[in-house]
Amino acid sequence: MDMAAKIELGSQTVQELLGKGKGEQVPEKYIHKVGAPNASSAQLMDIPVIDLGLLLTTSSITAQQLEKLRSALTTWGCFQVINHGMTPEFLDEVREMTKQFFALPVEEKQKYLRQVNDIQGYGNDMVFSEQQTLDWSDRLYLSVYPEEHRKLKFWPQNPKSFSETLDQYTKKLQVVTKTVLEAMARSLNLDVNCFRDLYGEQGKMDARFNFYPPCSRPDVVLGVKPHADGTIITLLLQDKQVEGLQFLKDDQWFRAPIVPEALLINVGDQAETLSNGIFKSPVHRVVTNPDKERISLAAFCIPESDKDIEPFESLVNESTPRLYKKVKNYVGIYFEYYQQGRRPIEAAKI
Ligand SMILES: O=C(O)CCC(=O)C(=O)O
Ligand SMILES: [Fe+2]
Repeated sequence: MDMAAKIELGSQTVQELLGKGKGEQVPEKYIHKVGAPNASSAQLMDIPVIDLGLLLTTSSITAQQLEKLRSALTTWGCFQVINHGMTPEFLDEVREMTKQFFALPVEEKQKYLRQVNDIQGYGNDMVFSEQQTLDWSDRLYLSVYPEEHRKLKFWPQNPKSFSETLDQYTKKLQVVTKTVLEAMARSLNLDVNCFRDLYGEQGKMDARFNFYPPCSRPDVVLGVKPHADGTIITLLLQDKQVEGLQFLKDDQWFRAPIVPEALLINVGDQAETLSNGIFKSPVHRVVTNPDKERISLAAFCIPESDKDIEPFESLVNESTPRLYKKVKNYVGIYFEYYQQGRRPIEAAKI
């Protein structure tokens, strides 16, 4: 890859921009000239809420739940999960600390500022080209697993309980991830460990805290532009009050419903590849809101970069030919394509 293309251009956070009183006149670089959001017409999507406890046993109820899961992942590429081992109060605590962090004064947050060309830390969208339309969101990106990837200098000291709560939350998510990956395998009648073995015992998990300030031009500005995740799966904690996330299906945008006690889980490109296209890695985006701020916390589960990602043998036969090549270090490929405005999964398609 051309090294020059990798050099990132600096830019300020959306909160800084608003702090300077420039919020009313949204700068050009945030404005989508093609594919304007047109958010108001989106309908609510109809995705199931699945009880995680029921995915684990071998009863007929479980068979029903696995079918619900398979059907959701082949159509929408996502579902919501309850009974995940965390109380609604604990999820509120995670949401609250996210809000508290972004509410800190700019100088305080800047202690955690990410460096140019590093993903970890506090800041804005990574900016790679003058042409890039910027997302109306600020972020804090932290690698959590494996533990040796943690760069603790970016973990906020304020609010005080931040690190401990994040640690507890992601420990629970590792258990949820394992169960979901097993259920995905079972729903396709595959060996129960096949997705899990690729993710590994101590698979990589990155946390991205997203903050979306109100925006005076929701008609032309997006919180996150359309993309699919480069993960195996992503576990998302949504804002409890404010909607914003939308999924693309049959060329139409649909609103993700808020279920306060649930996590929203979506398939990423690596699970689409492994399942030979049976599971869909959905294209999604976040729209902006004129009055209200919104937060979310995405946990990205990513197989180790040395793992070969290719369709499982047993899903390839004469009637269902192989649709994807073998790829390694998909996340590396991901950014290269993303910068060019292309869907990274095209790199894996035969
Ligand atoms: O904020 C959201 O609801 C989703 C964010 C998202 O898609 C991401 O961080 O990849
Ligand atoms: Fe995403």
